[in-house]
Amino acid sequence: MKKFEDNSFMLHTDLYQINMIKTYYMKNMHNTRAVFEAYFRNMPFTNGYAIFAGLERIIDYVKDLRFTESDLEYLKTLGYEEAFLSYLKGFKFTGTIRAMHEGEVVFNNEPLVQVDTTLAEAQLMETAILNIINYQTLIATKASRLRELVPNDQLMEFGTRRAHEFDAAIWGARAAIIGGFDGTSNVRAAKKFGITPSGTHAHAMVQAFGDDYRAFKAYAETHKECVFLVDTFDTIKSGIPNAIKVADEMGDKINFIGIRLDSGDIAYLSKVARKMLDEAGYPNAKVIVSNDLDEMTILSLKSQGAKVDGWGIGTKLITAYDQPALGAVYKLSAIEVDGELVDRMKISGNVEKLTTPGKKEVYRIINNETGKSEGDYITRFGEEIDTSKELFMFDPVHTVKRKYVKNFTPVKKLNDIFVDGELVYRKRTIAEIKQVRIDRLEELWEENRRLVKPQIYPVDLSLKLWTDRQKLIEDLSEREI
Ligand SMILES: Nc1ncnc2c1ncn2[C@@H]1O[C@H](COP(=O)(O)OP(=O)(O)OP(=O)(O)O)[C@@H](O)[C@H]1O
Ligand SMILES: O=P(O)(O)OC[C@H]1O[C@H](OP(=O)(O)OP(=O)(O)O)[C@H](O)[C@@H]1O
Ligand SMILES: O=C(O)c1cccnc1
Repeated sequence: MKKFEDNSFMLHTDLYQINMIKTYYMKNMHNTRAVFEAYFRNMPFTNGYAIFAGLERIIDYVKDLRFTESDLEYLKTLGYEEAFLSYLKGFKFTGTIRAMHEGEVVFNNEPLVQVDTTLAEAQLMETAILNIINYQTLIATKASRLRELVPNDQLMEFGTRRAHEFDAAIWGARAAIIGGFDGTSNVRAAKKFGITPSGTHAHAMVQAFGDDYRAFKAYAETHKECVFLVDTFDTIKSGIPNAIKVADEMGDKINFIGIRLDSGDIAYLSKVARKMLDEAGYPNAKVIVSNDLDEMTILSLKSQGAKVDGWGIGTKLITAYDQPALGAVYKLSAIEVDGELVDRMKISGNVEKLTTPGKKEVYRIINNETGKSEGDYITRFGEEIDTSKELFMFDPVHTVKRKYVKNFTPVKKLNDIFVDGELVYRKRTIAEIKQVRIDRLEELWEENRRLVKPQIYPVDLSLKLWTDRQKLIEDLSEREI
């Protein structure tokens, strides 16, 4: 079999997308305008909010949306015809993409990314867009849950060795930082994204030297910043005393940042370590812990009064262990028919899977008095919100749950990323993205942010959108009978 150069992401899509594009092309529908929206249906980890991540990679993907010679050559071997291949040769992104900022606080059933372009272009991109946001948003959300638990402690991402291969490690590290982590152990991710690399040392080094003292001393003689891993042999009898001994001997020659515990009863050992470090005159030395940590373990350790200053978290974060998929979908919401954009909706037996038709706008309704959000409010694209009147907000499923909001500011959440094929968005720095998360979370009530059984945040439809949706459901149901 011929080997092809892997030099683009164009074929990072499902075969059925290319097959549909071929049908659109051959039936002359490929240039029909279509609107697709990506959203997820259920809150990950039953959290009260999610943190959007993935836009940076979507931008890079869309900028390079061109089939290479090797892509086309390969497609030819699959049997695609010359005419179709020559159409693909000129393929590029020509439309509009609107999306949330990375770091934005987002909710289920609202568009996170909206693609308004030709049917063929929008169809091809589905797989890659979902591949990107499903993972990155999940990890950023998990990281944010961990950050909320320990607002003032050091949080380090240690997951690379357990991640689902290279890409997951790299983009997962970035998503963890977006979600509020301070650093990553992955040096390539740090280099690539300008984030802080951080780390200690492993048991292997202590084993290599044969005892704690010799290992710590050697490390201290070769590094300024020192965290000693104290649990290789006996944490209390050897690890901590030898860390202190080396710190005493080295004095100002090193910066004794602290110790790391990676096994045993973390609550107990951290308290003992704290006491020993304090008594030895190192009240600022930090106790860093790791070992299969997740939200529940940290919550438990906190409730046991564990004396921990820093947390290294790997497996459970980078693999989103307790919920490995966000389940975001990308659905056609409108298509051009006879020159007009017409609503499209997917009806299925499962009420949960009903889509909301039409090209939409997402607003966050900020109460001017409290500065807090009253909920998200999804309208039809171009629908005006009259701020001089009270806004009627109601739950689209349990419609009796309703309220009137006055003195509010509607804040648009979808930003222009590409317009008419051109990138118009300034990519944000990691620092800016981290700040987006902090600022947007401030607008939520504590009740929406708590880790366990948070209050459900309202994501409502405007009366117009809700009514149009009901009407379309009725029309489609009648048609099916
Ligand atoms: N006081 C504690 N309360 C709740 N969970 C704890 C406490 N101390 C440790 N843990 C957690 O319990 C688990 C212990 O796992 P495990 O038994 O595999 O570790 P270990 O035997 O201490 O060390 P190793 O990883 O070397 O086998 C880890 O997930 C750790 O985070
Ligand atoms: O536990 P995680 O959250 O995934 O954090 C990363 C783990 O990786 C390292 O251990 P290593 O891979 O050497 O194996 P170990 O857990 O058996 O010590 C480190 O000591 C942590 O325990
Ligand atoms: O720096 C560390 O301590 C580290 C890095 C990766 C995995 N476990 C620990």
